[in-house]
Amino acid sequence: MNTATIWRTTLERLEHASLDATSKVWLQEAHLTNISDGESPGNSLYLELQVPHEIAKDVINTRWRPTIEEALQEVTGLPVTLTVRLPADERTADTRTRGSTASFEQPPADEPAKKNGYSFYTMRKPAQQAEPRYETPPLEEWDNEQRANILMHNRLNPRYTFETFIVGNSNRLAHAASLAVAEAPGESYNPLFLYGGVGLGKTHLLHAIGHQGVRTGLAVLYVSSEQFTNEIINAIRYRTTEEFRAKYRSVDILLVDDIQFIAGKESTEEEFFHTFNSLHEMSKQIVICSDRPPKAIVSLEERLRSRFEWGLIADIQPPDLETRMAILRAKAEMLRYRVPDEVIAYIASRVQTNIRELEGCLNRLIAYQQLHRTELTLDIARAAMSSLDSDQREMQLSGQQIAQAVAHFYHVSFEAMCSKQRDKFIVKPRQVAMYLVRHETQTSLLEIGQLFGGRDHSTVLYACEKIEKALKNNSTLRQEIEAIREQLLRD
Ligand SMILES: Nc1ncnc2c1ncn2[C@@H]1O[C@H](COP(=O)(O)OP(=O)(O)OP(=O)(O)O)[C@@H](O)[C@H]1O
Repeated sequence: MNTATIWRTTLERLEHASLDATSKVWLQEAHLTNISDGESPGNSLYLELQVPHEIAKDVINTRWRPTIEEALQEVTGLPVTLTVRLPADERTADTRTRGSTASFEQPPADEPAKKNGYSFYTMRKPAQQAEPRYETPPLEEWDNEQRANILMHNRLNPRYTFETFIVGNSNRLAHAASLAVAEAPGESYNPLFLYGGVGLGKTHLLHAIGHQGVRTGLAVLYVSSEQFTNEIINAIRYRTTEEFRAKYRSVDILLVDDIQFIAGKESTEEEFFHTFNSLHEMSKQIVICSDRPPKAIVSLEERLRSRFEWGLIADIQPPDLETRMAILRAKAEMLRYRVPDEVIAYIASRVQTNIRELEGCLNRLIAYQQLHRTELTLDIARAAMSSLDSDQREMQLSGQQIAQAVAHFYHVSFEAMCSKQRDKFIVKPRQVAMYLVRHETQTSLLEIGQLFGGRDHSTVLYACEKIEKALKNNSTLRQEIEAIREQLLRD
């Protein structure tokens, strides 16, 4: 089987895969052009797919490569490693990997290069100068809006816009700052760093900025730090770091969610640092979200932390009752569901810290009411919520679990927290853990003291009071405790 046949058969298979129509068209125009012997271990095949232009490369590389590799594997019966390339990439890629230029040529019909029974186009030294076979327009020449749409590739949730975001005291600053950067990206606050507890609207605001950017024809890229990390790993693995960099450095607005997860991942931090610098130098907008302020992201490199603090840091606090009610009303309206005011007030008074949970309660209530085919009254709401409460009671946390979570958060051991050590970096986690156990469980002061290495109940009381007092004016501590709580709920 030659590469043309393999590719034709693979395309037939891909017809039934969940690829979008545009990508399928690009794949029809693509060529499977090369295998380089000895580059891949064992029996695996090392193939290159030449795609028509930069955008196709970007999308196929980031979204569809594993699917295509799988299909190729089914067709060839061998594990496949695929590199997606532009025809114009040949020279740079080859220089990078082999230190010499080469072009892809079809071998004469009588001497096909063979590997495991397959014949492929082979790598040849160029006779003279290797000219790119066909020109592709540079990224900048692409129509911006088209580029933006493709780059974000359905990653923005259409529901998360400024229009659907309810503003209250708890999120006013974050909302105003987001609006300002959406209206004048790169000009007002750069970077904008949004932080707050789980389910308080950080992602919603990021997407809202993204939508506005796309509307004004800018290239917007939204990624979670997890996706960013995965892309780096893949780029290193497939030696496509230049493409990775080109992609990230060509955007007008970069939106990064949950940045706290890059802390401690050395090469991700390194790459993000350079991405940040080049975008910032070009006055491109960067917006970052986290569950805590930069200072509280333990083990984040100092140079990154200080950059995060360059622009504006805006927090989002849990919404007050009025805002919670306004959010519920808006959600009910969106679902075209009439919910009496007293029911809205009731739900809003029950769920205080997480808007996702607030929405969940409303959905649950609607489902409960439809199931029982009754009118939505306060009594029905109470009944639905009490069944929810009993679910939650079953998930009660133990003091030990809480202490472990605190130890993990502050990077100390549980044993150290139970020891006699009085160093500051142990005392704080110990006191936070005591405070949380006291507030999240029914454990008595005496029992908490025993849990932490047989301490006196007055020590526990002192720790709880100290943390309570500190929480009044120490927003970093508030965020840390909120983050630990949320982590516990997630686990
Ligand atoms: N002010 C608001 N107005 C309307 N809806 C909101 C508001 N804040 C949050 N929401 C809704 O609450 C849900 C959770 O919000 P979002 O995902 O943005 O939270 P988050 O802070 O990013 O949480 P996480 O830390 O878990 O990622 C979403 O459905 C969002 O639309």
